[in-house]
Amino acid sequence: MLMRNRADLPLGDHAKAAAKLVSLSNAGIFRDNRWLVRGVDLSIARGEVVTLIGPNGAGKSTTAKMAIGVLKADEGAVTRSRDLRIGYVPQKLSIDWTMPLSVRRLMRLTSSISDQDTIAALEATGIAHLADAEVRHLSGGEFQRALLARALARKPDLLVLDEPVQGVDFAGEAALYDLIRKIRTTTGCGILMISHDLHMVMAGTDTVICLNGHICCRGTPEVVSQSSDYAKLFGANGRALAVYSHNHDHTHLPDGRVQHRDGSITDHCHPEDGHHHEHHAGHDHEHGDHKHHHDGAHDHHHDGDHAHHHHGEGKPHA
Ligand SMILES: Nc1ncnc2c1ncn2[C@@H]1O[C@H](COP(=O)(O)OP(=O)(O)OP(=O)(O)O)[C@@H](O)[C@H]1O
Repeated sequence: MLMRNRADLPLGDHAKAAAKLVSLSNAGIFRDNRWLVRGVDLSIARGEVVTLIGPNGAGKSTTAKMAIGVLKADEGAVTRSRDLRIGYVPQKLSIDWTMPLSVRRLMRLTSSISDQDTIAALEATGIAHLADAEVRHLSGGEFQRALLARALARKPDLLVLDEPVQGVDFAGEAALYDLIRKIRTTTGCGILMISHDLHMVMAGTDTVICLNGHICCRGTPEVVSQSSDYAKLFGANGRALAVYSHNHDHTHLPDGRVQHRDGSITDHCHPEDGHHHEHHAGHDHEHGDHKHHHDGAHDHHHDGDHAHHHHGEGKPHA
């Protein structure tokens, strides 16, 4: 269990790490006798949008938490640029819904933000008129905008958005992704985003990383969208087929060994498994030959009726 810090990095890596807001190199989190995620190599530069996609339990939130330092990597290295300001929209928020809470107060729950910055952030996300509204009365889209405003008010260098469109309908989703793109352009911040919906994140993402306990494949949206697997799913029908599933050719067993499709078990993955364990931060490989299957058979719907995706009756998960 080795956690390197900046000072331990080999000389060449210093320059690379410095150009990046955050870099993860072969990073992993070990809990309850298993690796939740392992061998993660990724980095985000200013103005860059990196999107993590993958099935439930793939380790997307865990990876995001590692990137921002909420979780400390048990293996590998995580480096963040000096004085990095992070704005975080978590997947879940602990709020006592029995207490009245205005949007204005939500903005300041965890950090002291001036009234001016509060209003500016609410204006940027289009909900300044809701500053004194009750959070529990907000629509799904308004609530996500309030969370985004809360993150923006910190004037972040890096914005980490864990499923920023949860509980939002289709039109609202498109508008939110537009807003996120606009934020990237106007502020120049880097964005690490988690999404279930490959189709919706396409246009605004520089790199898509598919995670399932490890990095399965990655590439530009162009590379991914031109793949035959992507065409099969999204093809002519676009959003109607925005269902994501991923056929993995191997499974990571709780003890760290790998079970392959033919049933064989090995200590490590095969080179052709689509792994990137051998790569290190700063390598922005684009893989056009990824094994990425969308067949709708194991549907991973993005329709908002997932219990934990649901804003529900004004009560995002407490
Ligand atoms: N603190 C923890 N201790 C033990 N296991 C954990 C912990 N946090 C998360 N897990 C487990 O790690 C795995 C990855 O969780 P994570 O929340 O990162 O997945 P995810 O890809 O974000 O999933 P989802 O799409 O469902 O939000 C899950 O199996 C989860 O149950």
